[in-house]
Amino acid sequence: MSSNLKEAWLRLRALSKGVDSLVLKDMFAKEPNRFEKYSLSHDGLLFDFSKNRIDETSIDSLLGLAKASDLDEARRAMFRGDTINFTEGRAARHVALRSDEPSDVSEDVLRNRQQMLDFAEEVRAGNVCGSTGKAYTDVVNIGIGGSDLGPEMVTIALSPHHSGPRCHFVSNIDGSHIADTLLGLDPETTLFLVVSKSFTTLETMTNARAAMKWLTASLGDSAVRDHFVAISTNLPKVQEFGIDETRIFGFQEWVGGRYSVWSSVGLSVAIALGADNFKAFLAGAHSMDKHFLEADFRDNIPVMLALMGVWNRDVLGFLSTAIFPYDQRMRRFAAYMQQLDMESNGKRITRDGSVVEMDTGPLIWGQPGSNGQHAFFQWLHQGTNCVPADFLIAAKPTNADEGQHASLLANCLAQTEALAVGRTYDETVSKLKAEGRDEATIQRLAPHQVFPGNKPSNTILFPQLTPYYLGMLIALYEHKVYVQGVLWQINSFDQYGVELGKELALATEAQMHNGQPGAESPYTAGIMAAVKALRK
Ligand SMILES: O=P(O)(O)OC[C@H]1O[C@](O)(CO)[C@@H](O)[C@@H]1O
Repeated sequence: MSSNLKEAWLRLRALSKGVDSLVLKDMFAKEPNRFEKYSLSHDGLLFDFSKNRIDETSIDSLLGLAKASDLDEARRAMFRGDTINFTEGRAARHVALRSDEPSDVSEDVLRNRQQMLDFAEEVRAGNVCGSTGKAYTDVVNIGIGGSDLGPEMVTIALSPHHSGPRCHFVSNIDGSHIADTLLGLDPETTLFLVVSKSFTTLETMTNARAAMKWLTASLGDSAVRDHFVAISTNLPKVQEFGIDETRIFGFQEWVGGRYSVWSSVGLSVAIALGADNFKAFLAGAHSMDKHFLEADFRDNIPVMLALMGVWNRDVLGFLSTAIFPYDQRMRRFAAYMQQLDMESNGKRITRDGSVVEMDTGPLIWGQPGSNGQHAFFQWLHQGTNCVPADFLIAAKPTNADEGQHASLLANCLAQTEALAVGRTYDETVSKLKAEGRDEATIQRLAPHQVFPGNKPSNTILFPQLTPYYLGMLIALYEHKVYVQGVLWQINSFDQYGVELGKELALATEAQMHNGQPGAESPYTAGIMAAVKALRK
C-alpha cells in the first residue's frame, strides 16, 4: 500500500473517535438541507445518502481516500481492459458487454450478442423447436452461482415484460431441485440451457446429466440435439458432454461468473423478454457505466455508495449491510447481491500479498419490503446491533395498483425515517399518555417502546422497474463493489475461497460411497458413521 493511501486510511480512521456526536436527528436539525446536499441523480435514478452519519468532514476524508487509492486510474483501467484481476492474470471487462462503442473486443462481443439474441428470437417465434416439431413452452436454465443468480433474478424482476416461454432455474446439487422442476414439464416442449463458464461445476454437470436422462427416457438419444443448449467458455468440455456444436454459445474469459448476466449467460432472459428488452437492459447498465467512468467522485453515485459503505464498515464498524428492495418482483435481488459483493470482496489479502489491515466486504443480506417489516425489522429497530440498509423503490408500479404502490412507497420512506430518528423515552411517554394509559402502565411499557434510532440508510429511487432501470441498478452495485475493492487493495474478481470446500466435498463423497473404515477424516468420521447407519 502506498504511503499516501496509508495516510489517507489513518486520517479516515482517526475520525472514529468523534462518531458519538454523529446523531442523525441532531444532524438533520442542524442541516435541514441534508437531502439537497447529500443526494445525487443520474438519468432518472436518485441516490439519497443523507441518512448516513456523515458530514462534510467525513466526506472530505472519504474522498481523500478515493484519491489516494488512485481510483481514477483504477476505473480507467477497468474500461481499458487492463489486467485488473491480478491473481488470475486477466481483465474484468463486463462493461464491454453492454457497450456498442468500437474497441479491441467489440467485434467479438457484438457477434456473440447477436448470435445469442437471434437464437432467442427464433425460439420465441417457434422457428427453432423440439425434436417432434413442437415449439418450446418451457426453458430450464441449469447453472449455479453467477450462471444462475443473474438470469433468475432478472427474469423474475421483469416478469411483466415476459412474452416468451416460461423460464425455470435449477441450481442445487440437491436432487429435489431438478426433480421438482421437471414435474409437470413435457419433454417434447422443454429446452435445457446448461450454463457454466468452466463446464466442470459439479452441481451443474450433475443436474444436466439428470435432465438428459429424463429427456432421453421419453424421446431417445437423438433428441438431445434439439433440447440442449450450452453456454460456456470451455468448448472442449461441452463437446465431450455431447451438446451439438451449433447449440453452443460462448463468451469471453474476461467475463467473471458473477458479472456474466450481460453475456450469453443471459440467454434465458432474452428468451423470456425478447431481444429489444435485453438490449434495453444492457443500455441501462451502459448509462451507469458512463456515469461511473466520467463523473467526479463527489457527483458519482457508485463512488459515493461505495464510500458510504466504507464509512459504515471501517469507521463505524458495522459488520453487515442489508438490501431491501420494496418490490416483490425484486425478491431475488439481495441473493444476487450476496454473490456479487461477498464473492468479490470477502477477501483478506491485498495486492502486495499482505493481510489487509481494515475490515473488507460486509455481510450482505435482505428481503423485499414490506414483508421484512413483519419478520426481522423488529431486530433492526430495537436489537443491540446496527445494520446500515439500502432501500430501493420504483416511483411508479408496473402492472400493479397505483394506490397499493403509494402504500408501498409510504412504508419504504417511513422505515428509513423510523430507523434514522427513532423515538425517545419522553416521546414514548407522551404517546402512551395520549392513548389514555394509566401512570403505572406508562412506567412499565415506556422502556419497551423506545426506539434508539440513528440507524443509517441509503434510499435508491428509480422511475419504474423496467429492463433499463434494472440494468442500471445492477451496474451501480457492480461499480460500488469494484470501488471498495480498490480502496481495500484487494482483488474483487477471483474467488479462491470457494475451492477448499469443493475439494473436501469430493474426498468426502468418495469416502461416503466406497471409503475404507478407519480412513475417514477425523473431523467427519463420527457424523459419517451416523449417516451410513441411517442410510442402511
Ligand atoms: O459458471 P461455472 O463455471 O459453472 O461457475 C459457477 C459459479 O461457481 C463459482 O466459480 C464459485 O462459486 C462462481 O464464481 C461461479 O459463478
